[in-house]
Amino acid sequence: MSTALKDSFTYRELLTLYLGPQWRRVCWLILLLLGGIILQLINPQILRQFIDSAMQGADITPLMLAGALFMGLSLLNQALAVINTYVSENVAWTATNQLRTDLVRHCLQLDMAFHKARTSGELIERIDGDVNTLATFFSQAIVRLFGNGLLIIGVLLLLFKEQWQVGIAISLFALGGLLILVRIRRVAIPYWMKTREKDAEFFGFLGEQLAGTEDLRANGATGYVMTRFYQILRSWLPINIRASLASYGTWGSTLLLFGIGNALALGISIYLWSRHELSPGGVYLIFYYTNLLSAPMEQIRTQLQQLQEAGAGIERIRQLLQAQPTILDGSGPDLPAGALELEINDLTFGYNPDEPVLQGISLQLAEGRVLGVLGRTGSGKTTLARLLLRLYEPQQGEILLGGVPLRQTRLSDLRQHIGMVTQDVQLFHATVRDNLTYFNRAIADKRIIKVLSQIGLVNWYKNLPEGLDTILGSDGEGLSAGEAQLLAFTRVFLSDPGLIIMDEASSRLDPATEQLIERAVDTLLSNRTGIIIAHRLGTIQRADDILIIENGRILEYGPRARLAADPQSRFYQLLQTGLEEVLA
Ligand SMILES: Nc1ncnc2c1ncn2[C@@H]1O[C@H](COP(=O)(O)OP(=O)(O)OP(=O)(O)O)[C@@H](O)[C@H]1O
Repeated sequence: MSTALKDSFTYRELLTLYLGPQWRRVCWLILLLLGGIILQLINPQILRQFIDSAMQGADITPLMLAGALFMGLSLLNQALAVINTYVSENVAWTATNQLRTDLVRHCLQLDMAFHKARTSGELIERIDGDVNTLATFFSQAIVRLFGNGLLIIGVLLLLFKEQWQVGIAISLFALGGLLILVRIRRVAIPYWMKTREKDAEFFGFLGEQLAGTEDLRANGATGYVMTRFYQILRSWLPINIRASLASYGTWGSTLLLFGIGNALALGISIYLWSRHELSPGGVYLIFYYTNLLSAPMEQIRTQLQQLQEAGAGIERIRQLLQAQPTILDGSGPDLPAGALELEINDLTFGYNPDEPVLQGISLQLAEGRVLGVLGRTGSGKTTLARLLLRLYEPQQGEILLGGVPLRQTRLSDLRQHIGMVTQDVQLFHATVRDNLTYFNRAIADKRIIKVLSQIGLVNWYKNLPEGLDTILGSDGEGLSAGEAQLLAFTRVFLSDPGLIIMDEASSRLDPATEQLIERAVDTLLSNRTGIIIAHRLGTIQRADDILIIENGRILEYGPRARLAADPQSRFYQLLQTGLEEVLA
């Protein structure tokens, strides 16, 4: 099910979508529940017979049999409860895992602007925390709410059958008790809502800090972060204490209520017994049934709470689904294979439309040519690369790749045809193979090893303790900056794109690694169109054309050889002064 949970789904649609495929298990769940209810109702009748027969001096054999039957049914009831738990957990996890998958897929399709506006912790809380509250909704709340209602009705009917006065009294108690329980519960809700908000804030903070541990430590900011951490913990504590106290209050008043119920049942039973209208077995039965009511009444209250929590979770999931990607698949033709021609016409873009970051950019890059992009930091070079990948949509102008306007491309097709190496290589805590293929199992090991040797990583590969199965540390731990760059090249090479964008790392590398990288870049660019956002002279030498951006506008654009030979050009001056010094 790749599924399409709409942004305005109803509870019923949610249940049909996620429980529908498991209808067999749900039927089992209902059967197990009904079985459990019947056993709970029958068992006290056996004990009542036992008590009354014993009081009347019955034979030992039928008494033994009744006792054995009672114990057998009790054990069966427990066994049913265990199976019930197994089935309901299965139903819940299957349903919620599917929902998690759908939400992750949805989030991955959303625009970069959406992700930039949220911390990863916040999204984790949405995708996992809220979905967890739905687990009980799927597995228990509805089925058990129904089951508990049925159990209460069954108990009351049997009490009526036993003694109608008792039936009326306990029915009134059950009704009043439920109303009181639901009211008491409402007191605790606002406190629990606050704790969940704080949870989200805390996890958002923690996720961000953990991701930035290296920078935080390097800059000696750990102390400040800890202060902020204490502040959050300090505000978390009283909210949690209040929520727990409110829950405790609810629990205490519930106990009191059931105490009153028991006293009522005992009082009536003793009165009827003293008038010889009830046998001792009958007294036991009434007492037992009244006691039996407390569990479903209490559970109904909890289940209503779970339903409400699920309601809040569903609402937040609905909000998440309402965020729709604005960058959508086009219906245009597939991009041609091989090196791609690039054309940009009068491009204007700003993250905030009122503040353009790029303005009036036009250029043409024939297939197989390499464009070197230069500009000071913040001039808009990376933004240009993001627009080529359609991570953002320009406000004005048009980009054509292989003759196809970007708006008409399918996103997956476009991103298969463009390879990007960023300054900051993202490596995962996974095997070397998965890191290089992005978990694509269709790529054969032989090919990976061949590309590694083409890129110049063959010695590095040979030293891996478990070859391609070696697990990399999170965030490329244990790798040098140069090795991480070369791994990123390998990734791009494996996907065999027609256009390569390289946002060159500005950090300096040792001469040996630099030489390796230079050679790898040559391999990567042969028979491909390339855009290199360059910070080093060595890299810029292989560009056919040069584009210099200043404050989002083209300052200079033309063939490298011509610009390098023109003393009036900015590129010429840059070469004289030294690229690194000017652009650093
Ligand atoms: N996600 C974003 N949201 C809002 N503004 C952004 C975003 N990313 C970049 N900017 C702004 O856009 C401008 C251009 O940034 P960009 O990253 O394209 O510059 P750059 O030339 O690539 O810089 P560098 O050489 O440092 O990578 C900068 O003023 C930057 O602050």
